Amino acid sequence: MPYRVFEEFNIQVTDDIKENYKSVIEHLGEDVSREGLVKTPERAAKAMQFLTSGYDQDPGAVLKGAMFAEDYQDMVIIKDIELYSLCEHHMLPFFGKAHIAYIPNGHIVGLSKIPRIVDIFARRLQVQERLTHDILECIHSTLKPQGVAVVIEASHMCMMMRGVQKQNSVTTTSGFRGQFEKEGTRSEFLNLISAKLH
Ligand SMILES: Nc1nc2c(ncn2[C@@H]2O[C@H](COP(=O)(O)OP(=O)(O)OP(=O)(O)O)[C@@H](O)[C@H]2O)c(=O)[nH]1
Ligand SMILES: [Zn+2]
Repeated sequence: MPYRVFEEFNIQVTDDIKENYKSVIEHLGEDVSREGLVKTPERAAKAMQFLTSGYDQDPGAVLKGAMFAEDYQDMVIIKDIELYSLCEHHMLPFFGKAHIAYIPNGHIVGLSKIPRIVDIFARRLQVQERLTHDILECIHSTLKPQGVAVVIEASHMCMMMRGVQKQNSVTTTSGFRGQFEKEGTRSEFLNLISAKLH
């Protein structure tokens, strides 16, 4: 199945994760049987399964499911796609925006499929660099466009709430293939994602 609405949880997996969360909460010095916490291990188990639900979804199939033959040879940009992921080092959220462009090569793709694949790759344990490349390579290999560009700007909770505790730093990662490796095309894309047109 290329993607799904996350409604059904595997009972055995949920139960196993729940038992582990009970132990984590107890180790943190809390009483897992008090009213506010009694359902927390199960809620947390379900939340984590949702936040990592990208593993069993096929991003290539999502794109392939909505490719349409079209003779449009110019840049298509979808910018300000919000994303939420989990850093694989601390399992804390990082979040921000993705800006994605491609230049079609005989086929366009259904617009919603681009944010869908962002979510599929983001809902895994990630680093921002790999997330950027996963999206780039998926579009490059599936749609085979004349070029593809991905920019991600994100804030990492592991650098904000703990550790170095920097509240305002933003990490930018980018990847370019095909036509976007040329200075002119890349500049046009970067100018358009920086512009305030609305
Ligand atoms: N490159 C990269 N690093 C990340 C990302 N998310 C978290 N990190 C970093 O992963 C690193 C893990 O470093 P460690 O020294 O093993 O972990 P730590 O002792 O918790 O490090 P501090 O966060 O500096 O306290 C940290 O520097 C994090 O900032 C990411 O998406 N990309
Ligand atoms: Zn981290």
